[in-house]
Amino acid sequence: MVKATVIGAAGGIGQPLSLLLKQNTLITDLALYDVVNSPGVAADISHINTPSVVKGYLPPDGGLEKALKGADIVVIPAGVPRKPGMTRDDLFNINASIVRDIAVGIAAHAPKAFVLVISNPVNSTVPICAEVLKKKGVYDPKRLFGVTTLDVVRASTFVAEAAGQPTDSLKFKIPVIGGHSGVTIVPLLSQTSPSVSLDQSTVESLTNRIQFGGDEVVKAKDGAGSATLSMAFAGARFASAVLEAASGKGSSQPEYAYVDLTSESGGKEVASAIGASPAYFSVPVTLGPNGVEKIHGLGKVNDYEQGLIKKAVEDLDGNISKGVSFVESSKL
Ligand SMILES: NC(=O)C1=CN([C@@H]2O[C@H](COP(=O)(O)OP(=O)(O)OC[C@H]3O[C@@H](n4cnc5c(N)ncnc54)[C@H](O)[C@@H]3O)[C@@H](O)[C@H]2O)C=CC1
Ligand SMILES: O=C([O-])CC(=O)C(=O)O
Repeated sequence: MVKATVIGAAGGIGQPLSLLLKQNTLITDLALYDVVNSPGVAADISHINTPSVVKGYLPPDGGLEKALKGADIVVIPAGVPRKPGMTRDDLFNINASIVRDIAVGIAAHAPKAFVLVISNPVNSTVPICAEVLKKKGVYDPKRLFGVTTLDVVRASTFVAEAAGQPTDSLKFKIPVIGGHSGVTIVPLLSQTSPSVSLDQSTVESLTNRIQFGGDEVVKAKDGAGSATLSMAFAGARFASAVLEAASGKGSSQPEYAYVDLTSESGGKEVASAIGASPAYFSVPVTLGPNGVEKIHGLGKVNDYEQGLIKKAVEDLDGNISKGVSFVESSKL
């Protein structure tokens, strides 16, 4: 039995993500929670003839508790998205308390679940989740992930396009490390596999496009939100990787996720490679039955990429302490 819970299931990401999770045959119970419309989304998705049993929950009558109880994996796309002109950090004021309160629920009702945070600003919402779980005495850093898969997906697509190659099957693998906003997103294009020859000006424009890919969608949606469909694809892909690893069928390919660098021994080496801070960083990880099994090194990083990492670390430090202070000043 594998129970997956989506928090924010009626939203722009939540609906297609729930649809994709309904197609995951590892999941036997799919719980869809939102503050609005989740019963309708659940009724609709429940008609699909794949194995999982789908239930929708709203806040009244302990809906959050029922949705979380016994969950093996909790995916969180709850909260507000950006509008043109906003940064992800501008979402902090609203989304920080939403994520904090969800984390309180997880601590009480699903303390052993894998927790996948999609809500922005991920650079701060992951530390918020971690601090709540620490305060409640149930923090397992191996089980908490900021979902940065969309950056990896975008990098693969944009590089394939630049190389004039098909975008199928994520053919191009590009490490994308750091955080999940603007300059904190650091693609290591020199490590593209299979290797492609790109001149420096193409590297710089591709780097910029990967860092600001989210803004492209925000601009195109023109006030109607940010990436939802590509995010649902990326979120479902990462959730599947976590569940497959949990079932003992882990892949030898690392996944990228924004994790606590103290969660595994390899994190110390990454921390010293990037300058001993910050505490959270998107890194290549091998997943296993208990979550993060190994944090891999960053490979050979060139001078241009070192410069990108330096800028990323400066911003990330502030984003992380903002999340930590928010929980410190919250009454839990
Ligand atoms: N990590 C990533 O790569 C990405 C993250 N995002 C972020 O994901 C979040 C969601 O985006 P969208 O789905 O487009 O927004 P949306 O507004 O369409 O959906 C959000 C859903 O969350 C629900 N919600 C609000 N407060 C809640 C609470 N306390 N408990 C449960 N549900 C609650 C809302 O009712 C709504 O259905 C945003 O913060 C966005 O910035 C978006 C794209 C990529
Ligand atoms: O850009 C946004 O606000 C949503 C997001 O995180 C992304 O698309 O990467």
